Amino acid sequence: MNQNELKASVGNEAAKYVENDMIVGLGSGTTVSYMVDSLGKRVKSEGLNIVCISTSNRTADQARCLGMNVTSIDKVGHVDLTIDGADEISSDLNGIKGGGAALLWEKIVATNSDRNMWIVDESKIVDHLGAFPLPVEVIPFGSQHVFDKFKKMGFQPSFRTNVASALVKTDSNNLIIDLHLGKISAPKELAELLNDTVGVVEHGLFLDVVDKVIVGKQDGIETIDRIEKFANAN
Ligand SMILES: O=C[C@H](O)[C@H](O)[C@H](O)COP(=O)(O)O
Repeated sequence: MNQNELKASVGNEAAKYVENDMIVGLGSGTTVSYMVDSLGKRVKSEGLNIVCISTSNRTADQARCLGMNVTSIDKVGHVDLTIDGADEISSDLNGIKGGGAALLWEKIVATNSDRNMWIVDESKIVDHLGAFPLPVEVIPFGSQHVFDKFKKMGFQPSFRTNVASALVKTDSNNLIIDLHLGKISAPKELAELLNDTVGVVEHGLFLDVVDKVIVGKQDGIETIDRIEKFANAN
């Protein structure tokens, strides 16, 4: 199977976890788009009754085109289950997200969700986080100073640009600075440092967030649970 087929396989698998009357968080990215397609089919064919909360304008547009009911995170009290992608997942189930610049809304939806599921192809599973550049969402005002601080700290920052070399703007009209770290040996400390940096809105380290990971592999689908969280829920 090629990478897109692996993404489609986990997208289809994840859509099966959605039940009638759920409030469902829809992640962002190419893997999630397969899940949204699959869920859209269930809504049509089974009359599945769900309310969706989107983590990006792009996913919201896709879901609405498929006839799904998408509303604002502020109109619901909680989210039952959020299904999202990831850029890297380490063996302790921490992740880097934001390769598609959706990390801020993704983290807001994730932290208001009862359960979080990530769907990835096997290339995203790593021993240590950091080979994938860590996205940091920053307010445009003063962003050069944040960039300079990151540079002094040896984080090898780069402002994210699009194919036309224009600065990428997030759905909240902020900018993305990618940190080229190579290996993140102390993710919690780094997360704290970034959280404490004025001008940083959010970063792509998602620590202790995910409850279930579905991995698409050449030899089939693997499901990894964060045991302690599921044990608590029982
Ligand atoms: O900002 C984007 C999100 O964090 C995505 O979920 C992540 O980048 C994975 O995307 P993809 O499934 O396209 O690799």
